[in-house]
Amino acid sequence: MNNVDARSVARFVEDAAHAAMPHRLYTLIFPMVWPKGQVLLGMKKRGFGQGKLNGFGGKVEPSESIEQGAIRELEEESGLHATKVNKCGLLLFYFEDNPVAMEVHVFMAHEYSGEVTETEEMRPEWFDIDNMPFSQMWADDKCWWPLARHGRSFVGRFWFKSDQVTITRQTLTPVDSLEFSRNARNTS
Ligand SMILES: COc1nc(N)nc2c1ncn2[C@H]1C[C@H](O)[C@@H](COP(=O)(O)OP(=O)(O)OP(=O)(O)O)O1
Repeated sequence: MNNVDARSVARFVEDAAHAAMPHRLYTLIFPMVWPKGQVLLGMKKRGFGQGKLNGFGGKVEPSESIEQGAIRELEEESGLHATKVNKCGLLLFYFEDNPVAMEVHVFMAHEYSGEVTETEEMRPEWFDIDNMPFSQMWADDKCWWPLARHGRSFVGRFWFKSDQVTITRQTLTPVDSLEFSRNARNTS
């Protein structure tokens, strides 16, 4: 699947949802500074992914769109209010000991207001987009970040062992567009 259209991306999600297991919706958003080439990551201080550097994000609430969820999570976790975001990725994560897959919608925030602030959940820090701290990030990040960094859109699936480190299988595909309609809701 290369340079696939929006309908193929929708099918990618629906196939996975039907064939595999229930999905829960999440967001993941990365504030960027151009032309300086920096990205804001946060050290997760508690909960899922504790001790890892990541973008900002979390579960999408039933009352909000995925984009609204991304903007809300960014503000809650970093103090920044995004005024312009672009969706760049759709990632499905499967963990061998979890019957519910994670469907993670990835965004870049190019314009925002507010002050970067440490919160109860995240300790934010700016990094060079070409010198990412992959050893402190989720193992999938080094696979798709080069696409995101160059402004490419992508869809991918990663199967993790229960150690949350070892990837046993993966797919990753650059796509032309991620604009597609979606009716799915969180399963819990
Ligand atoms: C498995 O690989 C992952 N890689 C990356 N880069 N990010 C991931 C991976 N798995 C999950 N994530 C992201 C998706 C979300 O942004 C967070 C997890 O959200 P969280 O559990 O923190 O959701 P909240 O709603 O904030 O949780 P609370 O119940 O603690 O409020 O990690």
